[in-house]
Amino acid sequence: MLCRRTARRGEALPMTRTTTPAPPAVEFADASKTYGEVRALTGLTVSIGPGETVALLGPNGAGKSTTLDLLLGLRNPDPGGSVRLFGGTPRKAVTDGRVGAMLQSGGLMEGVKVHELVALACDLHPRAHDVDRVLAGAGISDIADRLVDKLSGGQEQRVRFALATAGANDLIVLDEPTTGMDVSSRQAFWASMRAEAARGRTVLFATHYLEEADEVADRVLVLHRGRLLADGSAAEIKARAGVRRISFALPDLTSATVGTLRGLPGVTEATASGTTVRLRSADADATVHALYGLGLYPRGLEVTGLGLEQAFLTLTQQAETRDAEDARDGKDAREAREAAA
Ligand SMILES: Nc1ncnc2c1ncn2[C@@H]1O[C@H](COP(=O)(O)OP(=O)(O)OP(=O)(O)O)[C@@H](O)[C@H]1O
Repeated sequence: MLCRRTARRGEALPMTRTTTPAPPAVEFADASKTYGEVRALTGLTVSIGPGETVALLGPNGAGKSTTLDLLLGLRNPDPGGSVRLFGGTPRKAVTDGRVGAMLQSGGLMEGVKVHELVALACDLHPRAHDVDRVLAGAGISDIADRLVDKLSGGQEQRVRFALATAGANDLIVLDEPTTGMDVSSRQAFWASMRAEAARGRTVLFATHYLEEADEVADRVLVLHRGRLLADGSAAEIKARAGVRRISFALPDLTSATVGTLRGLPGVTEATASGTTVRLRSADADATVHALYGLGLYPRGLEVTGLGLEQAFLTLTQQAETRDAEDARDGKDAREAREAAA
């Protein structure tokens, strides 16, 4: 990278070249998508840099596939919004062979063998890899002679992965790629994906398996009802959900005590089993402070963060609650809340 440095008095600065920064791999600017009455995506603005591995999370119907369709140029955003890949249109990036995609829908060509189909994808790619390398990378060398229509669901997914990595794509887009794969296939799949990312590829994948997002992604985008709810590392998303688990033992635990604990500041849930108490709190510091203020003597107190799955559920439930309140209180209340935020 070229850096500028300030000249000392009387000293000539060395000649510096100015470089134009590379455009983002993916850039959504106020992109929305409406299907008739259904608003599938609302004002998505997000930029993904080259080399990032990004997970797209969201409950069913959140707009993940729509986002990927816009990204691949399979659909156009509503007027006023735009989607750019590497500074150009999605169509250009796709025809230049810069994008590989593995989508949920679409059957594989029937009546051909695995290696024939992969060889065809390589033939069509402007920057193709060697067929054997692609087969090996997808872990399907051993089924290369099988007919594509005689494969198991997990094997079909691997073939789709091979088609998405048939050439030197700069961006790999995966829609729920490991659906139907067994545990070891999943591990092998993510190992090959990590290898692609290590070569500087940008990887964007939609998934329902939150542990995959946690383990694989540098960055997580959470969509909910077509809106971007959170954007950050898995650790940031967990912290943003704000809720923590507090657990401890109370030797003389009664149901009345559990009722009292439920009323402590920040507590959203209190359960007891034997002498062990488990709380969930949106403000763990205030809860613990108040707990000691009750004159109780909790033993073995532990405060832990949520896993990504719980954080995701908390964030989406919070959004559901806000949506319900907005529906009840009207548009003005929403605008006032957004202005306050
Ligand atoms: N072609 C279409 N016509 C009408 N509505 C559509 C169409 N495609 C998607 N939708 C609607 O748009 C919304 C977003 O759908 P989308 O498939 O993008 O969500 P998703 O997050 O991928 O869901 P899932 O996790 O279930 O695959 C949903 O309400 C869906 O019913």
